[in-house]
Amino acid sequence: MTTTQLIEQIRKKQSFLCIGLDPDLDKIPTHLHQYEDPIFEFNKAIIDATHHLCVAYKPNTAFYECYGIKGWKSLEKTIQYLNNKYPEIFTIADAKRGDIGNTSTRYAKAFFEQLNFDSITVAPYMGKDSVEPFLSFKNKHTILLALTSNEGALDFQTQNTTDTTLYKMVLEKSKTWKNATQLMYVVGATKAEYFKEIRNIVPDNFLLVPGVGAQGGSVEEVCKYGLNKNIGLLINSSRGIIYASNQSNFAVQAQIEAQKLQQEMQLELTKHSII
Ligand SMILES: O=c1ccn([C@@H]2O[C@H](COP(=O)(O)O)[C@@H](O)[C@H]2O)c(=O)[nH]1
Repeated sequence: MTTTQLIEQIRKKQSFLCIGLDPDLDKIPTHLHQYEDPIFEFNKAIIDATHHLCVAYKPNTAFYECYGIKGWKSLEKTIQYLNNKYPEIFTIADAKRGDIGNTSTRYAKAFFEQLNFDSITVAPYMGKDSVEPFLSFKNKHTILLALTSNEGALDFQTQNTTDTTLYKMVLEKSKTWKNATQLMYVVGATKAEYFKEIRNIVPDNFLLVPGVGAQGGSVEEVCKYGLNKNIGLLINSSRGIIYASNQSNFAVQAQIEAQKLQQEMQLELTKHSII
């Protein structure tokens, strides 16, 4: 999917919501365990109930890999379902990959060609030659970890190097890489006070913002400096939506939570005169 198509979807749905598909067999409603693939049934019900309220889904691969081959199969079925039934949806493999060049190319092939995701999260730590292989795939997007939402982000990412901080160095440097327009960045909603500085460095790139809902981040705070003329934000919530209920009405409850976030986003777009 191109960035222009993503922006069109955001404008049409008045939503820049990304829903995290992080299924946990211990948390999904018990009645789903009667199915051969409970994780896929869970995801399918959540997707069918929420697709009109969001523009992206983000399965975190850890929640599939932990179940071995069965889990990988559930991931494969989920992405196929999204691509076939809702091709207008932007898909994000939250896999946090990145390795020496030839290995990164294999990761990129796995997620962009084999599974046909639109984007993947990548750790910047190994530098330019570990990221550029992902950027060479047409109409695919690389979402670089910049300033993550967890407490440990303060261990390295906000530490001063000689005259800057590590996360700013990631932003500045990656801007110079080949096909950098295909870069997006992860910035945690729990780090709202950093968005002004971040937008000064990367005014145009999309930011994937996890951390609202279960981690306590605020849509309003993120939007204050995070929104740009092309919206430029995908705000993610996983547990806050998919585990709104563990009863048979879980999909309806998920829809209600997704709708609350969509309405907040619509309000922000109006407030910032973007739509
Ligand atoms: O900085 C980051 C990067 C990734 N994540 C991932 O996003 C979701 C958040 O889930 P919630 O349930 O909404 O807290 C999850 O997959 C994380 O691994 C992040 O939270 N922060």
